[in-house]
Amino acid sequence: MANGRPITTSDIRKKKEAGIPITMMTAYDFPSAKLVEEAGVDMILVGDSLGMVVLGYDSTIPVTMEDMIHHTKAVTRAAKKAFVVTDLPFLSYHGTLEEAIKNAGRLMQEGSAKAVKMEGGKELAPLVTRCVQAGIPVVGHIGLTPQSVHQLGGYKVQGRDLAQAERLLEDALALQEAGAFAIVLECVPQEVTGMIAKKLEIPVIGIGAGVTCDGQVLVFHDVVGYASQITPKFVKRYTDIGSAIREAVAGYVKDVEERRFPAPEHVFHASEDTIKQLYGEGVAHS
Ligand SMILES: Nc1nc(=O)c2c([nH]1)NC[C@@H]1CN(c3ccc(C(=O)N[C@@H](CCC(=O)O)C(=O)O)cc3)CN21
Ligand SMILES: CC(C)C(=O)C(=O)O
Ligand SMILES: [Mg+2]
Repeated sequence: MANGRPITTSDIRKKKEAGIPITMMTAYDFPSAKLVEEAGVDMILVGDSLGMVVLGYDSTIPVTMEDMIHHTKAVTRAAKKAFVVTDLPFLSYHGTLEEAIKNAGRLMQEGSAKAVKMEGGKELAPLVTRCVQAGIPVVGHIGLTPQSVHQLGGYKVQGRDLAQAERLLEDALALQEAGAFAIVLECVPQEVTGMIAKKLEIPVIGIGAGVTCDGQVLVFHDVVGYASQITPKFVKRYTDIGSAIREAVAGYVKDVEERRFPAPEHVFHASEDTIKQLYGEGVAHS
């Protein structure tokens, strides 16, 4: 990995060539982006999963461009080295090409993202090409595409049969041909992932797609156990920060109720003179 300097698309491509796994994780705010970067991830994804994870919606469909820009700004203020990718939200890239390019550009100009991610296959090829022509690096996203949850009938594994697997490969190749520099492959059988990653020159970053790809991405809140509403089967939780937070806050509540907080070291004092004037000579104060 690049030491000190910011990670670039060519660093990411080189990792695939060298057979070194690419690490990606979501972050949606300043402190988590700082921690995720300090932990050494190559890429931070400001995912539209933020709608479910930090805004409490039950899908990613309500997420707006304004939401994505707001959170991307917070993340890019913290991330000095990790390569920040932001999701284009639902319907922000399905009108005219001009409208889609404008939205992708806003994530970069206003949010300072270094690339955009979009859900879909070969039908996006013209848009990917236009973005790349305009200097906007693009990450594709195929397999389980959560913005289509109501069309897919739930958050289900994709590409189980041969026809579906071949369709995924066609989509991946079309995105690569159009100029995408990487692809996220979500919730796909590992054997299908391996076939696609082998046929593509660009990195394939998997989530619920097994080990046979060039990198992995997970949702930060799932990894640290921070009150995530849903925990897909493919998640590995490394700590239970939710319990640590609940215990800490319960300790505060108890301390306040039992008058143990604030303690003397948390208290400011007025000067003796001011105290005399406030309370009068000889009047006890506390
Ligand atoms: N917290 C969180 N983590 C995520 O990874 C995530 C989100 N939210 N929100 C947006 C999408 C939705 N995702 C999901 C959600 C659920 C499953 C899930 O439960 N899948 C079933 C598989 C069902 C089948 O066999 O087809 C599972 O058991 O894992 C998968 C991906 C991934 N994304
Ligand atoms: C789960 C990843 C790939 C994503 O798209 C998101 O976090 O929105
Ligand atoms: Mg997303």
